[in-house]
Amino acid sequence: MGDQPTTSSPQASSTPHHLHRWIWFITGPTACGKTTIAKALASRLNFSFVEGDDYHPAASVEKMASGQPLTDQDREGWLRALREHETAQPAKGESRHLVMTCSALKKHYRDVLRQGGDEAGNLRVRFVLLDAPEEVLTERARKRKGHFAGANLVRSQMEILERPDDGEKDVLVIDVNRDVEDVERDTEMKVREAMGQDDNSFLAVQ
Ligand SMILES: Nc1ncnc2c1ncn2[C@@H]1O[C@H](COP(=O)(O)OP(=O)(O)O)[C@@H](O)[C@H]1O
Ligand SMILES: O=C(O)[C@H](O)[C@@H](O)[C@H](O)[C@H](O)COP(=O)(O)O
Repeated sequence: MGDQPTTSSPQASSTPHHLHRWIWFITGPTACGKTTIAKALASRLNFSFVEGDDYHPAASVEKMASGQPLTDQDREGWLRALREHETAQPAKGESRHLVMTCSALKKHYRDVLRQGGDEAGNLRVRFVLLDAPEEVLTERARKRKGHFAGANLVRSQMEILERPDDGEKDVLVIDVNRDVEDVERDTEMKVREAMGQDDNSFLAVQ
């Protein structure tokens, strides 16, 4: 990560460091812990937080609630809506740096999100993939209450999940098959390390 070149998201620009905006997408299949870890990370870093699930159209939510996987087409508008957050003005008093949840299961989807960074020039779009075996996710989804996504979505999401390839240096993979506190600590440490390698002034630019 850090200052190594990325094939799909170099985002090199002459923008002064203090104008950069960090966007961390917390990604992975349903029930891997995106919401839990993203909220904790945003709170620990004092960054803004956006729940990506809130931007699915109602038809997609109904589809998932009935156990049907979304298609590329279903996800197209949703990814565009999330990308708009990358360049939106932060609300008054909010950090302009952002932690956002998004399953981003395929490289192609991550590329859509990277494009926002490439176009804006001053964005540093990065990803965390929360990684756990399918049976762990199935169990977490089964136990979770009050969420539209059930355990019957896990299989299809694991099937289409594309782990980062060698060119995707902007994705941190974190093992989440351990206590939530460990995952929160490790994620914060690795994200800080990645930002520090890239721009050690980030903490001063809230
Ligand atoms: N490391 C963990 N260990 C045990 N349970 C976890 C862990 N991380 C998240 N959970 C639980 O698993 C469920 C799914 O987490 P959630 O954050 O909703 O995942 P996602 O947003 O990826 O669907 C929730 O009930 C959450 O409390
Ligand atoms: O791309 C998709 O098919 C969805 O984004 C999906 O991956 C996501 O998992 C659901 O929105 C369920 O929400 P949770 O991931 O929060 O369970």
